[in-house]
Amino acid sequence: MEKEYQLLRNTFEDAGFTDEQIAFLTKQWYIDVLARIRINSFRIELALGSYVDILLSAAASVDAEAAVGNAIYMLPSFYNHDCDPNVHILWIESVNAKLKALRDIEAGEELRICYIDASMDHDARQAILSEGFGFHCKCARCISND
Ligand SMILES: C[S@@+](CC[C@H](N)C(=O)[O-])C[C@H]1O[C@@H](n2cnc3c(N)ncnc32)[C@H](O)[C@@H]1O
Repeated sequence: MEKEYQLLRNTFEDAGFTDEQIAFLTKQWYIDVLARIRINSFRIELALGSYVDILLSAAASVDAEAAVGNAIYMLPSFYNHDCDPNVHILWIESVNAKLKALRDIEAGEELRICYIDASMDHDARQAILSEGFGFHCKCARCISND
């Protein structure tokens, strides 16, 4: 982290920015940006199978080796988490994020995705969401202690 921060700072300095112009570029600012990227980014894993197969199945099967990178998407990065989500984000053949409904969704119902492996028990899910994402999950499934 130290090395990358210094590299970024040097790049600004080499480009002729003054100390005053890069006063915002503190180590704390850099750590905050990295944390925001980490919490809001998606690991892109290309789904296997034909487009039709994937749309028909409840969730796409994903090839762990097919991870092609991480990205932040303007809209999906705003989706809240649910341990019993009504939509699932998947990638078919490209890095364009697609949203798949996992059940019928009422007009006006909030779309919620699952940030973690939902098959874990209540305490394990809460621990991961708290340590990895910094919040206590208040979804209906957690409230019912499932
Ligand atoms: C990627 S943001 C989602 C959008 C966010 N709600 C907003 O208004 O910008 C993730 C944050 O939303 C909140 N959040 C998402 N799902 C939640 C849940 N199931 N229970 C409690 N807080 C949740 C947490 O504060 C979490 O850090």
